[in-house]
Amino acid sequence: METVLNVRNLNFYYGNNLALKNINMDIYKNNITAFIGPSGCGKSTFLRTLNRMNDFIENTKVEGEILFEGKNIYSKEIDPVELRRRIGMVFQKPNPFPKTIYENIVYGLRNNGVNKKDILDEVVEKTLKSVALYDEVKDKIYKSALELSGGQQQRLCIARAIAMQPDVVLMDEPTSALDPISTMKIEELLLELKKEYTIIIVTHSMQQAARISDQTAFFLSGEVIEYDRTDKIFENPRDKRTEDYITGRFG
Ligand SMILES: Nc1ncnc2c1ncn2[C@@H]1O[C@H](COP(=O)(O)OP(=O)(O)OP(=O)(O)O)[C@@H](O)[C@H]1O
Repeated sequence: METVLNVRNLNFYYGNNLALKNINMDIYKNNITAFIGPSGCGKSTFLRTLNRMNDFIENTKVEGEILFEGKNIYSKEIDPVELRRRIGMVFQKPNPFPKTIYENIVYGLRNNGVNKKDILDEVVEKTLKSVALYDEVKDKIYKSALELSGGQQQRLCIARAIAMQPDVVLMDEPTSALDPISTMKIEELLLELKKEYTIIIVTHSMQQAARISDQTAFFLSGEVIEYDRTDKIFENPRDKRTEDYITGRFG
């Protein structure tokens, strides 16, 4: 299977605190990869290292390498802004800008100097369709995004991420603030989107990881204990600690 990201001997520090310990992982193209593990084990920290969102946190340090298309994303020749266009992110709480639905979707494109109305119109329609939101909002795309429901807002945030035509979309517990029906819609959406994108998702729901992911990594205290095909992790884990976690014996 083709890989898009190759993590090699990654350590990550907050000040003197070693939060990620010697992570090695290959992320497969057009897969959904889930990160699971108890609170504070480093899942979000690791997710943020993959597109350098951690650059915004002071007093942190990265050791090791993360290769994207064979190039270390922490090397000087990499432009972190362009990197984040190619490796987009969706957060736990839907965070649309206080702007229209339309302007939310085209925000990144406008920042990149794309202002032609017909191009933007096309992107808006296409991305709303690909996140299965078009029929629900087509009559109000010039209204505020804040008028949408939480689940619709999160689909809009996914639309905003994919409007930039990324290769990879990172998602940090994207459904934890949503009701079960909105959660189901997002899960169905992710299964559609993985045909075009590589998706990495942090989730507290093991059921969610089991339902939608192809690969699962189990984290504990800043280490990856086990990383394998999702069916293998859930049906026949190698490590006792993985088994204890997925059977609900801790965490
Ligand atoms: N901005 C920060 N500054 C200092 N320490 C941090 C920061 N963010 C996280 N940490 C620490 O790093 C460790 C890993 O945190 P992280 O948020 O990555 O875990 P997590 O597995 O995503 O947890 P959760 O499931 O609760 O979101 C924790 O010990 C946490 O306290």
